[in-house]
Amino acid sequence: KSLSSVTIDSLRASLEKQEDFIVFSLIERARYPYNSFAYDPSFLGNQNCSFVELFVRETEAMEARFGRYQNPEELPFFPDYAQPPLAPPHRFPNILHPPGASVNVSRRIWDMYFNDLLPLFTKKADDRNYQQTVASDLICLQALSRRIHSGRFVAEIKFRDSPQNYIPAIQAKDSETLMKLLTFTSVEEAVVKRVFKKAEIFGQNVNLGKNNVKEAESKYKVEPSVAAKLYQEWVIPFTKQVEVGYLLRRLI
Ligand SMILES: O=C(O)C(=O)C[C@]1(C(=O)O)C=C[C@@H](O)C=C1
Repeated sequence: KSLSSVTIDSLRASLEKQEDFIVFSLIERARYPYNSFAYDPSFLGNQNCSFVELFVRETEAMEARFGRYQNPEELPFFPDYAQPPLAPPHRFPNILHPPGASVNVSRRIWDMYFNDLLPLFTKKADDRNYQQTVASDLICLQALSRRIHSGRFVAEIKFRDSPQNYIPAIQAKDSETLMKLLTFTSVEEAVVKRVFKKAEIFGQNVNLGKNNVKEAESKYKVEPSVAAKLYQEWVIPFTKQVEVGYLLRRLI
């Protein structure tokens, strides 16, 4: 990928593809109940760290050794535990302005996912299947983080397409004006509608004839309204926050 091949349209196409993966990741996580012990910091005894946190920390440390975070699209949730890579990095295109590349809302994504989102689409129960539970949590978290931090690339391209529009607000550190400049309401509405439809289509329970119908089963594996709410209330607003944060660092 050369620099000039990245456009606002190619970035929007990439965000659209990521929706599929995010919806499928939620569907996968919804196979397990909430499983609250996986999130209880006292569950592992004196580790003072939840099962999920330890799993994410150790998985990230291992993946860091294999170069996952050499890719500017990937950010770890626990950078302090990252290990130096074993092999020289693949040459990823240098698109981001370095001070902006460090904009990071991982902590907010983590809190939103566990406190707000997970209770909306999992059954309040416990099946003790904690490994598969936290492994599918990590897939959701990584997919959300990649999507939301894509805001850095979107902001860079918006800036390059019309620096004259952004420079005065950046110099004035005027986040509100930056937020207005980078907002496209009709695009956001289309994203939310599309995600709702994807959850409807990808997550529909399929029944073959009368004998197969389970009365108690809902129609969808993840309620389409939950997928839409995820985007409307968190994914898009966090992406925009990343865009503003990036732009504020664009002239450093
Ligand atoms: O497509 C863009 O222009 C983006 O910045 C991405 C995005 C989104 O998160 O989907 C965010 C802000 C815009 O208002 C529209 C959509």
